[in-house]
Amino acid sequence: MMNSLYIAGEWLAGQGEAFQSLNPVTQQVLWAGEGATAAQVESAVQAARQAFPGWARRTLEERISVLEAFAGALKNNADELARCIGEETGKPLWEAATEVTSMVNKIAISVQSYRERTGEKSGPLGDATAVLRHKPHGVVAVFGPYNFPGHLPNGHIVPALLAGNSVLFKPSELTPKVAELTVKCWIEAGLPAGVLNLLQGARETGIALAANPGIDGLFFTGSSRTGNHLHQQFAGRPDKILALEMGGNNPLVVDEVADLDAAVYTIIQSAFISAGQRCTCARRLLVPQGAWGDTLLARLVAVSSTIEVGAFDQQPAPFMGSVISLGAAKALMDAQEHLLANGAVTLLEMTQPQAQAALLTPGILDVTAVADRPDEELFGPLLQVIRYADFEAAIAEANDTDYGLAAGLLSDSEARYQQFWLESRAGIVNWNKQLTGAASSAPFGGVGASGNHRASAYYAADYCAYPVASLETPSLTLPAALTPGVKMA
Ligand SMILES: NC(=O)c1ccc[n+]([C@@H]2O[C@H](COP(=O)([O-])OP(=O)(O)OC[C@H]3O[C@@H](n4cnc5c(N)ncnc54)[C@H](O)[C@@H]3O)[C@@H](O)[C@H]2O)c1
Ligand SMILES: O=CCC[C@H](NC(=O)CCC(=O)O)C(=O)O
Repeated sequence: MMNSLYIAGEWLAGQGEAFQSLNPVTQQVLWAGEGATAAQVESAVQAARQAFPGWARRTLEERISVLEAFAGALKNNADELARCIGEETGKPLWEAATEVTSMVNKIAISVQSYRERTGEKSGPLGDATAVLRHKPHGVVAVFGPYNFPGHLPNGHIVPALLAGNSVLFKPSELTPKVAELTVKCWIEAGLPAGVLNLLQGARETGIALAANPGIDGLFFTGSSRTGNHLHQQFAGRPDKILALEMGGNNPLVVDEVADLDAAVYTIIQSAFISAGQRCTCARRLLVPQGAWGDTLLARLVAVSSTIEVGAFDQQPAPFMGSVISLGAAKALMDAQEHLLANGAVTLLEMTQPQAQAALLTPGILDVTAVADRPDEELFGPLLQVIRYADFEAAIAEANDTDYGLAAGLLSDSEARYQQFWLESRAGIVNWNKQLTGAASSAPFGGVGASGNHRASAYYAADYCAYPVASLETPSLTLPAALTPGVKMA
């Protein structure tokens, strides 16, 4: 039995369901262990609760120095961590290395954001001083997705610890090894016992953690389906803070731009990076009807068909790795078939060259003729093209989704961008830039089915602490003028 959980500063074996993670291309077992039971979740909550006051009472500078030591540990282990991310998710090594860099950069950005958004302010107010300070919520749970198993949980854990919370980390069951290595970096950094606890496990562990009455908040990155479920579970609990970062059905509108190749390159970076497994990936490409649109699509198909797809460590490096699992590959192939059966036209067929490897080649379907197009996030390298008659129709089509994470416009017209910015509904609205690759130095979150108005990245500080406004004066004195109707004599 493997010691898969980290509770109160000790590694111990899970007593729940056994599970393993696999290399999605070779199917080699990378990690095997048991998940946490509800009783083990409870003991981790107790450990976090015990550790909380000591951690919260450390000075900000003391907490920052532990975070900086964590950045140092990430750098010391950068190669091993990048390899582990590549192996477990299937993303190419060059891309896994950028994920580790994002994890390191998160420390300085979170410190800057904490000081700017949740720091301390004071000024005179009448005969007192008005002071604004922030306090941590207490014990918070962090749920991570598989597509950025290091960077995205890190985007909750770092600001949560910085604010003085203690944390229960429940990673995706598809990427336990990356989570374990990350926690080892925190141990190397000297984080006190109980301040960060690792609860490996699948859905059952997640359900037990979300339902545990001892948590003060839950920070979630994952699918809209799970996020919605958590939102319902937290209904009627205004005392608990819930931050939801969820998926999108993101539109990218293309206007008749002068530089066709720049448009094609930007579309590819938007739709196919990470094998289409980024929440910000373009899912719907809106292309003008007519000859210019036909030429753009022909070029897009030609270039996309040359994209290198391969194992994470293949040399020369591929642009796209695999999707996360054979199950995910099958679901995407089925979704393509379903769209084709409902009137979609293949421009470039998404294929799975080897049945036992989760490698998919990029796919592009024209779905203009599909009636009642499903408003679903297809989390993989399958781009849906919709042809539009005029710009108003393109904007209407872009907004025809319950989601609202990212939307983009490729256009040489500033006036059109202004109209697009005003009329589109999303948390990220880009002009002539790829939809993916959002900056950690900006807020990151969506509206509609993509989030619950608690943006992450630069604004994560906001949900990691609550403001306390104080009116303060060192001595208690009677005011010069008393309110009418009160006699002190
Ligand atoms: N907006 C963002 O910042 C962002 C970033 C990355 C990924 N995503 C989204 O994440 C999704 C891919 O990630 P995923 O498939 O790992 O998401 P998921 O929803 O399947 O899982 C996320 C986490 O929730 C847990 N979980 C699942 N069901 C649960 C339940 N009923 N109760 C409690 N916990 C439960 C999982 O074990 C995992 O830890 C995509 O939809 C993608 O768009 C969003
Ligand atoms: O898959 C979803 C995240 C995609 C990624 N976004 C970020 O990294 C946001 C910045 C942060 O959280 O620090 C992207 O846009 O590529």
